[in-house]
Amino acid sequence: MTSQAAAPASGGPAVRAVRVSKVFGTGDARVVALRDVSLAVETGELTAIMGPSGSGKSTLLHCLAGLDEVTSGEVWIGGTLVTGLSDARLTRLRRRQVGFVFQQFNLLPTLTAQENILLPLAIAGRKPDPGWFDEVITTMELGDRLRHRPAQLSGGQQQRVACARAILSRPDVIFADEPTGNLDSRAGAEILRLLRDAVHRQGQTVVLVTHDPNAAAYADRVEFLHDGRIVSELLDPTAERVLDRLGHLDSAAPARSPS
Ligand SMILES: Nc1ncnc2c1ncn2[C@@H]1O[C@H](COP(=O)(O)OP(=O)(O)OP(=O)(O)O)[C@@H](O)[C@H]1O
Repeated sequence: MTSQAAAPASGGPAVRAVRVSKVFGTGDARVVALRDVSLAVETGELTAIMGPSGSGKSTLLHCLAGLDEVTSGEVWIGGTLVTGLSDARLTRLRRRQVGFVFQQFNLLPTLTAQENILLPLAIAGRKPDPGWFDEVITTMELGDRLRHRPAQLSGGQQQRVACARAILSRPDVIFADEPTGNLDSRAGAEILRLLRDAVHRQGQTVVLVTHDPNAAAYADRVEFLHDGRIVSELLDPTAERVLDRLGHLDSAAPARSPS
């Protein structure tokens, strides 16, 4: 495998996993978290990853985002083969091409909302395009909160700051790991609506890990994991269809091969 391997044509998927496996530990502690997973995350779509607890959702997200090394297989972000990149190139890739939204918001408490939003660009030595900054702030409905520190903001507002921070650099893809996990249902729905707007109005690509069928219903497509494999896909989901599909995952899963 070399970094000269054929890159996907432009306009192709924003992220690809090609036969990705991930094994943690050895001997008695060996856990196969991902088994031969192939997946294309379409550009300009909101893709949700669902599955039972322990099915490999967070591991897949971490591998796709270059936060965790795969044991075998390849991960591509845009035209870049992530697998095998040096730490320095991985850091650069994460800064330039990837945005993150986590359950725990991950804002710096001593910085204002605006400073938090601008921090990744500042670290990368880049200045925001003022028009785009205004558009992101308007989309995330943060115009009157920019001078507040995280402790002065509600959970939903803090997560909107985290979303604005992720969107501002126009990354190839935003990875959101249970972004509504710490929010009440109204604030959670607001975040999902805003993320979906960023996808459909601004062409942002988002990968969302969730265990909530109501959250997955905001997606354009849902990929279902079971025991480390992608076993099913649903387009234009509704919460009812997601719930129904989750209930049938056991029967959809292929027979487990020895690990
Ligand atoms: N760092 C690690 N070391 C060892 N095993 C791990 C590690 N991370 C995850 N695993 C194991 O890999 C499997 C998949 O875990 P993962 O966290 O990806 O599942 P998940 O679907 O995100 O679960 P949940 O919905 O409960 O968060 C599990 O069996 C888990 O115990």
